[in-house]
Amino acid sequence: MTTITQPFLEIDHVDKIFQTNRGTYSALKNIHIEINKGEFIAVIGHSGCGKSTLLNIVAGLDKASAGGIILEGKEIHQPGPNRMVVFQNHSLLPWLTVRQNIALGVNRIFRHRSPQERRAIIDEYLALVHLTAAAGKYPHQISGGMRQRVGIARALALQPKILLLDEPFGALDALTRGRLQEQLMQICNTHQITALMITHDVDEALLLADRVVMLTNGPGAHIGRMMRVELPRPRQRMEVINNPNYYRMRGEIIEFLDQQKKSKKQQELNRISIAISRGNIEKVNLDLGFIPLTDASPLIVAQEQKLFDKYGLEVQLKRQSSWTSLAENVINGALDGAMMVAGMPLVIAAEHHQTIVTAMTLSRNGNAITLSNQFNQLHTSPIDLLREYILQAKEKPIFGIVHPASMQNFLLRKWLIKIGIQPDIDVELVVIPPPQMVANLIAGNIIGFCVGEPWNTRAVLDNVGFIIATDIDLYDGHIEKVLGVNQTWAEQYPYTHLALIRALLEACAWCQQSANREELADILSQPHYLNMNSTYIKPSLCNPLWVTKHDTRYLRQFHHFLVKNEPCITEYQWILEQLIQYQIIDGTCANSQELLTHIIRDDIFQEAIALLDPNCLAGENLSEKI
Ligand SMILES: Nc1ncnc2c1ncn2[C@@H]1O[C@H](COP(=O)(O)OP(=O)(O)OP(=O)(O)O)[C@@H](O)[C@H]1O
Repeated sequence: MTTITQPFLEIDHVDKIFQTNRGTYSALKNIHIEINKGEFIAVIGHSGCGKSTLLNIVAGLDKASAGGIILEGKEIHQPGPNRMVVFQNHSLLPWLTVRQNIALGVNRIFRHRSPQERRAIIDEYLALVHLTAAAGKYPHQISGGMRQRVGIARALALQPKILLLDEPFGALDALTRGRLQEQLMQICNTHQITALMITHDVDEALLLADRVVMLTNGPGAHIGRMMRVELPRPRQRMEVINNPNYYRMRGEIIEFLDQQKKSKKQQELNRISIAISRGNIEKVNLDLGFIPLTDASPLIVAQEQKLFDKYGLEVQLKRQSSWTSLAENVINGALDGAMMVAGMPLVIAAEHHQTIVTAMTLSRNGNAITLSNQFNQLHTSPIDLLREYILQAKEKPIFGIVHPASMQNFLLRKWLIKIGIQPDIDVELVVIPPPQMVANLIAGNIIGFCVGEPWNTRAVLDNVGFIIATDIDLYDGHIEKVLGVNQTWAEQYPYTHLALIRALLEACAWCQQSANREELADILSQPHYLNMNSTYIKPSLCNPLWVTKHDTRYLRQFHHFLVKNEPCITEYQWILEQLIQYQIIDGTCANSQELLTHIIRDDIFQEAIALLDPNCLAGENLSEKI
């Protein structure tokens, strides 16, 4: 006679398909695991692969779309005390003590037993998890680790056939987690408990499990590998770590997870290219604003190198006459987005109560302070001449800045203070659009300015001004231009936004390479962009050589395009401080910190980067540069 041995618990070719707003989503495909009595199974896989879905189906909290769960030969369809779940968030009832929380299930399941017997069960499991002394306390009076132990005791007290653990220690600190893992291992060994545990933690899986089930990423997650943990029991953490098999097994699991990560990234790439090819980009035709400046390069290069096209966008670049009109056009929706001085979104929020989102930095540095040639005399310090002029002037002399929220405003103020001149008291700072700076210097309306390139070089080569300081001297690496779009636009067109960022990042990579700089200057010089001879544009892009009567300096990398493009909250905090300090925005009324979290969307940048093929940033080290 042959005896048919059947597994204690069988997860029998389970499929799970969810109905979603967009149709159906296949979460699990053909999951088949046979579990023996007393066996401990760990399920590991990346976030969202379907681990909790599987556990819920075994618990009877959810139904399989195909296949089923068979416990001791009987198919199960609903939750029951023979399968208890311990969740990551213990889910204790806050108004009950530790004892009462455990008693709740015990009194219900063992209602046929006497109160003394039920009390004995509760005492036994309280002791098992070392919580006898805390029995009278409420959940808020005990630590996270203790609460998790109550959760385990509450589940075990019902003497289930299977213990289901959904990342039970995920929320705990490493020390507590380690202690609880050991306690759980001891309890399971002593009481021969059959357990199915979900975890993200490779070491936890190897310490506790007899077998590790590795799930592939969804959709249609299936068992990618199943590994028997060849480590003797009872296990001690140190012995486990020192076992020669340990690192081999650990390496295998990590390799599997890495492979899954790579294929997930590839899936994402495929998803976006499918979205593009299907025309799923919500808005294809975009009008983007720029100011004729060298740091408009990423926008102009994305256009000229057909990078917008590559990401499914049809862009028209719209030259703007001033920063003010550019801001107005983004606010009123005439532009889909624009390059902006970094502080502009903060000022727009304060003045117009509109949220402009920035998910990407376009450039760093690229500014200089230029003085009128009247201060460029041999044998006399230009700063002494400037000071003397300002002291003797009947009317306050004027310096040009491009926007109150611009870095040029902050840098000029700091430089003036450093040389003993009080902005607003000794000199006036007036907003002038960048292309009009040199004309105003020639006309004598201003004695100097702080502006982006090529307008400083233009003043030098036209022999009307000289550069007294660059922002490499004043604040090397500062944030300069950012991509700004309306918040409602970003919410309405998320794929378009991601495509735009990716195209611009590729353009930044192109602009960053020194080999492309001469060509870049030629591109920028065209009539519909900067409309000037490239001799004015080249010096600051290609090893600029600044010559004044006083010194000759050789500067490299005056413009940065592919460096830290991810927006960073601390940089904006600094800008915010400047805006408040110079009373450009009212620091008392604006809920400024909260504002920052709405404006700075590094999460969107991360999403764009996650989908970006690193090869697109040819010749640049992505992780170092960004
Ligand atoms: N009720 C539902 N309706 C539609 N889709 C769902 C539903 N529940 C889960 N999903 C999807 O099924 C997939 C698996 O989800 P599940 O929560 O099981 O993953 P997980 O591996 O446990 O993730 P994590 O480790 O982050 O907890 C996910 O893509 C999820 O979005």
